[in-house]
Amino acid sequence: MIPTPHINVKEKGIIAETILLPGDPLRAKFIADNYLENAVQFNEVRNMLGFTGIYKGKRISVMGTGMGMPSIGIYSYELIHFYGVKNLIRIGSCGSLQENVKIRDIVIGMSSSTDSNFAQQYNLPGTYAPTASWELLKKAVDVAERKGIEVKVGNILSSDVFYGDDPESWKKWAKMGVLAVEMEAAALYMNAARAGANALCILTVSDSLVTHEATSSEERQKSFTQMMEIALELA
Ligand SMILES: O=P(O)(O)O[C@H]1O[C@H](CO)[C@@H](O)[C@H]1O
Ligand SMILES: O=c1cc[nH]c(=O)[nH]1
Repeated sequence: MIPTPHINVKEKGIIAETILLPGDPLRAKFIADNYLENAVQFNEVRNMLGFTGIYKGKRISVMGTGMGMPSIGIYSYELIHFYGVKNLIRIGSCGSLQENVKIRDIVIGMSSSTDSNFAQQYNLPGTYAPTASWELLKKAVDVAERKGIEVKVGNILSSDVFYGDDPESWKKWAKMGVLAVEMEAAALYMNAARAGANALCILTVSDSLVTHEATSSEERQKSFTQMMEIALELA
């Protein structure tokens, strides 16, 4: 079924096998403008900008996903099932839940806890642990080490709410060692697992629920470059 309802690409192969997925489509454009050679835009439906280009001789795509699990659920499903994408690497911003996870630190989600009901569709006889691809995770950690970039790897929280009713609920996740909160990784990991594809989520800490420090929206769009540079090496 191509083009799909949300991606206006008529042929397989136009989208590369490896794709970077920021929530913000303008972050996708920033990556295409600043890192990719011969970048060609493949999607503009709903302004969810997507591009394919070359990075260090390898084809790679980058596309926004929007915010939240329903949104990344749609895009990742279409990319995997209709366009044959194999490696999906979310690059996003997150809120720190731990004192030692500082603003602008990089967090990699080895696994993602969630308050979402996304897993209900699979009718499992228990709870499911959304988990990153080991191959992508290992590669990302190796790249970070080579570049001298410190990363914190562990469990993250994918939440359905940015403005939750209980301002203290994050502390219950924090006491279980969860590093940071964002809103998409768990659905991405589940869609990838169900389809036999590979997924990873690399995050930059944009704000801290512990200290209340925060970065500007411009910084979030343009200057979280270390996570981009790690992700680009995974093609
Ligand atoms: O910066 P992105 O990738 O959008 O990620 C985070 O930022 C958004 C909330 O501001 C949510 O999508 C959350 O997951
Ligand atoms: O989902 C998010 C992203 C950044 N900061 C948060 O507190 N939550």
